[in-house]
Order: sequence, then C-alpha cells, then structure tokens
Amino acid sequence: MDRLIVFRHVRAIDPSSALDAVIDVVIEKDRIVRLGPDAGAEAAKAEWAQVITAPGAWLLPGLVDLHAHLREPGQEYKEDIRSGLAAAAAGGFTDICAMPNTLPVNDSRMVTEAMLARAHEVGGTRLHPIGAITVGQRGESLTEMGDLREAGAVAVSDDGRCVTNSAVMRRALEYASVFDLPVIQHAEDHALTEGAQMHEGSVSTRLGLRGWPRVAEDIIVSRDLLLAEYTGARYHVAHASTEGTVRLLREAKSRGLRVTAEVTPHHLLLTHEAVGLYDTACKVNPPLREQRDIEALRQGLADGTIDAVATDHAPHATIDKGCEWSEAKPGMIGLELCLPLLLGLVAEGALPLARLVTSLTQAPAGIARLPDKRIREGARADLVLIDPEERWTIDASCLRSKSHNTPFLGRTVKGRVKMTMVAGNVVFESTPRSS
Ligand SMILES: NC(=O)N[C@@H](CC(=O)O)C(=O)O
Ligand SMILES: [Zn+2]
Ligand SMILES: [Zn+2]
Repeated sequence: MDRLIVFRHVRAIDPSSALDAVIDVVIEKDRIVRLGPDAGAEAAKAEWAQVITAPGAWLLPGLVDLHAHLREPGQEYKEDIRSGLAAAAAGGFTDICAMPNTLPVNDSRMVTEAMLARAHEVGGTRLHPIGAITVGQRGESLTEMGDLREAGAVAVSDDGRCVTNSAVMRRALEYASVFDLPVIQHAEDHALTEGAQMHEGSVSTRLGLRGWPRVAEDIIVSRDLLLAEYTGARYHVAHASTEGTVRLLREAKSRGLRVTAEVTPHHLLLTHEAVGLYDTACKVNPPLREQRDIEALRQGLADGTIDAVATDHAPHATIDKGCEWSEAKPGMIGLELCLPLLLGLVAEGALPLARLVTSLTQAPAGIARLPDKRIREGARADLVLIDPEERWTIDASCLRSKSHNTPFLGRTVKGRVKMTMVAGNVVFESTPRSS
C-alpha cells in the first residue's frame, strides 16, 4: 500500500501561502494531497493510514539552512555527513547547504560529487554543496564554477576566509552570474582583523584581547555592494553581524539591487559580554557584538532587510575548544538549537512568527534556488512538526551532532521539533515528551 500520512487538527503555518489555521493535512507518497478543516477525516479511516493527532502542535514547511559546516571530507572527528544530516533532521531542516572549507576544499566537481554521493547513501535531510569561489580558498584564481554548478553546487563561497582582492571579487561576481550562482561573502577585511580574537570593544579591552572592529565587516559589505551593482550579479552576505551591514543592505535594497543576507541565531541573541572570562564556546567569527547590533539585526530581519536565518553550524571537538582562548577554534553548532532559540524571540515579541518561518523556509530556498517550501495541495511533503509548548533544557546528551560546542548548553527553551519529513519520509521523530 502506498504511504498515507494524516495530520489531524494541527496548526499549519505557511506565510507564503497566507496559511495559518488549524486543519488536517493529508500526505500520499511524497506529496500533500489534501488540506483543510477535517480534510483528513476519511483518509484517517484507512487501515494503512498513519494518523498523527497532536493537539496544539504546529506544522511548518521544512526548514532550509544556507550555511552549515559538515567537516566531511577531512575533519570527521568534528562532524561528518551522517552526523551532520542527523543533527539537521533533528533541528527540523529538510535541506542544508554545506560550506566548502573542508579538507580538501570543495573547489572541484570531484569533491562536490563525493559529498553528494555520501549524502545520498546516508539519506534523510538533503545536502546541497556550496563550491569555493577561489581554488583552495586562497583568494587568487577562480574555481570552475560551471563544473561545480553542474555537479550540484547551489552557490559559491570562500567562507571562513574573505575574498578581499577587489579584482578577484569582481571576476567572481561576473563569472558566477553566468551560471546564476549567488556569491556568498564572509565579509572580513583581513588587514583590519589580524590577530583579532573577539569584537573590538569594552570586553576586548578588559580581557586584553585584540579586537575585530565592526568596520572590518562594513568595509567589505560596502565594497561588495558597489561591485554587485556594477556587475549585476547575485550577492549574499553570510552571517551579518553589525548595524552597519544592516544599514548598507537596507540602502542597497531600496535601490533595487539583487542582494540578500542571512543572520545567525547567536548574533541575534548574544553580545560580547557572553565571553565572560574567556569562555571559548563564545569564540566565533564574526564575533558576538553589542546590544545595538542585536537591535539592528532583529529589526533588519523583521522588516526583510535580512532575508534569511542561517545557522553557521560550525562543529569543533573538545580538543579544539578546551584550550586557551587564543588557541581555540572559532564557531558554534546550531542546527538543533536554531528553531527553539528563535521561537524564544517570537515569544518575547521581538520577531513576528510569520517572518521567522519565511526566513527559515521560503527565503533561503529562493536564494539557493531550491523548490518552493509550501504547505498546499500538490506540494512536496517537506514538513516539520513542532510542539510549541514543550520546555526542555539543552544538554549535550540530546544532541545528534558529534560536537557540543555551544554557549547555549544548560539553557531552557520552549518549543521542540517532534517530527521532520522529507518528501513524505519521516527522517526524524522525537521520543515522547520528557517533561
Ligand atoms: N563561524 C566560525 O567561527 N567558523 C566557521 C567558519 C566561518 O563561518 O567563518 C568554521 O568553519 O568553523
Ligand atoms: Zn564565515
Ligand atoms: Zn561559516
């Protein structure tokens, strides 16, 4: 018998279809075939139907992450494609884009194909590789972007490093636009961040650490926006962290530029004060900044200046973090914490729920040119079911990721992913309520 799944009386939320109502949603094989009040009453009677009655639960389109580091090939002790995709599924993600700063760098068709082959073997959440902009991420010669695209890359980026040379960036934008690939920039003027250990401000002064000033990001973003305008290419800002970036993007968008941006949960929630006394879990690039940056980023996300939320899931092992601050690797995990953390912002009234959903579904899907994420008849059944009321405490033992580097351990959050479905296949299902 073909697969038949019936969600009964769930709150289905899909801003792109102007949907927010308590309804039934019926899935046959890989598609949503019916939805509406009591639309599942008949189907639920079928002997082979899997009926999911979850009063109070929310059903959202599957989440899309534009920015994750899966560490395979090369650093599988931190994460691999299997554990990374498992973490993604547990976080409600049906699609994730993997950054190319692997070992070797994903700057060739061969690496892209190998990653996709591995993801295919593993199954579950879909993996979409991002190819490098320059060979070896060295910032010099461009990669064969046509090959990367043909092999399955959805964007190009040298993330972890910034393309600082303006001529290289110009050529990258021109070349990528031939293949309709967005160029994702890690905006950091390396000349201004040499030796930098955290945000340049009162905390870096107190701790005696060299700082990464906001302007190191703003300079690159403003130059890139000029280049994007000049070349007409698609340009995307990774992990926006400053109020300057938000202001520059707002101005660029008001003039009709084809530019987009993402922000991470940690940059929306934490300031440099979280570093405390050298807590390496808070070491991340770009660094945690100040309250006024948080305010600007939240405002930018709420009004659409910032299009998407991305996790920048950056797993590092204990050996990479359990050392002196200056030796510790930057980055924090995010796939499993993103949705619950940001539901907290919604509960506080700092972000409309519809914007949160769009910024995790339709917006990133559009940037990576993935199929629409919709809850409507005929759409592919990429869905996530959440219990918005369940409270739980973030603990290493409940994480699928191989690494546990996050400053949010021990924090109690409200809202939990109960089920993730990729084209009608259940790829994650949580154990029953623990509290
Ligand atoms: N965000 C980080 O601090 N680290 C990322 C690289 C990056 O996103 O710049 C990593 O690969 O570990
Ligand atoms: Zn980066
Ligand atoms: Zn990154």
